[in-house]
Amino acid sequence: MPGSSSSASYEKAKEVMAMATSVAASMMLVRSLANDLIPPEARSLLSYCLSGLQSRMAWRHTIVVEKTDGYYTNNVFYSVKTYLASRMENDNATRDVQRLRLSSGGFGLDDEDDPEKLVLGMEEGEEMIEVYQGAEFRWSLHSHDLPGDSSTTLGRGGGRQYYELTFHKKHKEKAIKAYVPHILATAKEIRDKDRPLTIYMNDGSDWSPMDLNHPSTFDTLAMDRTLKRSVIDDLDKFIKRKAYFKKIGKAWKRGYLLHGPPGIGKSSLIAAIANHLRFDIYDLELTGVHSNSDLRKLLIGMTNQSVLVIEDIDCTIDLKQRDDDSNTSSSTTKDDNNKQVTLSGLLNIIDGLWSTSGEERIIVFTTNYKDRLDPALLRPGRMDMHVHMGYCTTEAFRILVNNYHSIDYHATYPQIEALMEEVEVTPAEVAETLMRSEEPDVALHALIELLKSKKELLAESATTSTDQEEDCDRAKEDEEDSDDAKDNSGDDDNEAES
Ligand SMILES: Nc1ncnc2c1ncn2[C@@H]1O[C@H](COP(=O)(O)OP(=O)(O)OP(=O)(O)O)[C@@H](O)[C@H]1O
Repeated sequence: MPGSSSSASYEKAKEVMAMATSVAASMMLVRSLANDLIPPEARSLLSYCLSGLQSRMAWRHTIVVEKTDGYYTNNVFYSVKTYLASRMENDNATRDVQRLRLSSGGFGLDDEDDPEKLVLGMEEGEEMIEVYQGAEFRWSLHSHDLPGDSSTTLGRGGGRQYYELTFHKKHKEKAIKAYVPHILATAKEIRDKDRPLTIYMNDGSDWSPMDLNHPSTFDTLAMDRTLKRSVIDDLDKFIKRKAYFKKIGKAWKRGYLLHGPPGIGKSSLIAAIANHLRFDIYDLELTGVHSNSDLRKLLIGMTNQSVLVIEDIDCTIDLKQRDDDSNTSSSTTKDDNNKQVTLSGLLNIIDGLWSTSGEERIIVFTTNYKDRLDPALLRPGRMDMHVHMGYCTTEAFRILVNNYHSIDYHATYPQIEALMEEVEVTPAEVAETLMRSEEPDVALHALIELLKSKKELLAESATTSTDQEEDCDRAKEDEEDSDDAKDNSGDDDNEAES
């Protein structure tokens, strides 16, 4: 009814007017009370503080990082989350933060990445301060509710989450050009460290990927301590020298030649290198590559930050083809492409196109027989480091026992170490024997038996070879006697002839 609705509006307006009048009256009362009760000095201090706060706020700049960007996930939000979580674990940054969140999940875009992993996070309303390059940056987490928004489920408690990064206006350039890139790079580094590595194997001219779950690390690798240190130092130095390689005009790659008998841990060292650098492995089986052009395609298809492995290089490629190749160097490109893969083809691609098309590449060749390799492979500058891995030393043996039985010493050590001085045993043989029992005592006695049997075999073969040498000497003597006899009879003949 129109009459009743206009009277209701009139009543409402009256109510609002009454409320406004009472608020104005209260404010006048508060002001006159403040004037009466607060001394003038305190009043001016208060007003100074309020104006200071106001001007300080004016100097503040804020960057907002929302969890979603329209309908899309905002990756930057997750990078910030990863970065702040790492700061909370490592730094004093959380000293003044009273409430933290603890949740499961990895650092990826999906919170459920790894349910085993515990991640610290910020609680809404808390503030974390970080000083970067002398500038203070304040982080806080908020959420705002957007009723009816389909993305509300993404936020905690039904809101859209966002981080606020606040800093002094004068640090704006530093924030955008240095601090934010630093956060993104650190978050990427953390994620890379967390992600499973991949091993690629060649299938025709393509790579097939598989998760690399090789547990070998430099800690578990049984190897001479000094040699191990020099390999680690060399890798670490290589990784830090991007600018250096650019300056000297060389491709940012490094070559290692691992040589030594089978079972001494060449594959374990490769896995340790990949785990140390967090690089993927490309395991190139050359017998499966049918032409130099397929090889080129495979090598160009590799990603940066990877290790190219060519095992048993002496067996998988016909090294002599290098000479044949140089003889037919005038052949056309078509001929080249159709030809079987050759060592020169491999070296040309590695030194040429492949070098310039990627960065942070490690190449590892392995061989059981270094002396069989083409000098082209051994030439300085091609394989930067030659790593000779020998039979198991007492030092390597102790590392293996520690790996498999978590002990540093056992009463059998003197006997085992004395035997190891006399016979050659590979780390693979030692590892296999140590795994036979979970009881260190049983496993170590099994190792003594293995070493003793090797010693007996050695003695037997020494006796056999002495016998053979004696037989050989005797046969030689007999031969010489019969030659002498023949010569004498010849003289007789010659004499007869003459
Ligand atoms: N130096 C080592 N440190 C730790 N474990 C080792 C070592 N050498 C061998 N092993 C153990 O022996 C197994 C075989 O070793 P690995 O495959 O690394 O030897 P390899 O030298 O690459 O042999 P091959 O030349 O036959 O490929 C490994 O899985 C590992 O368990």
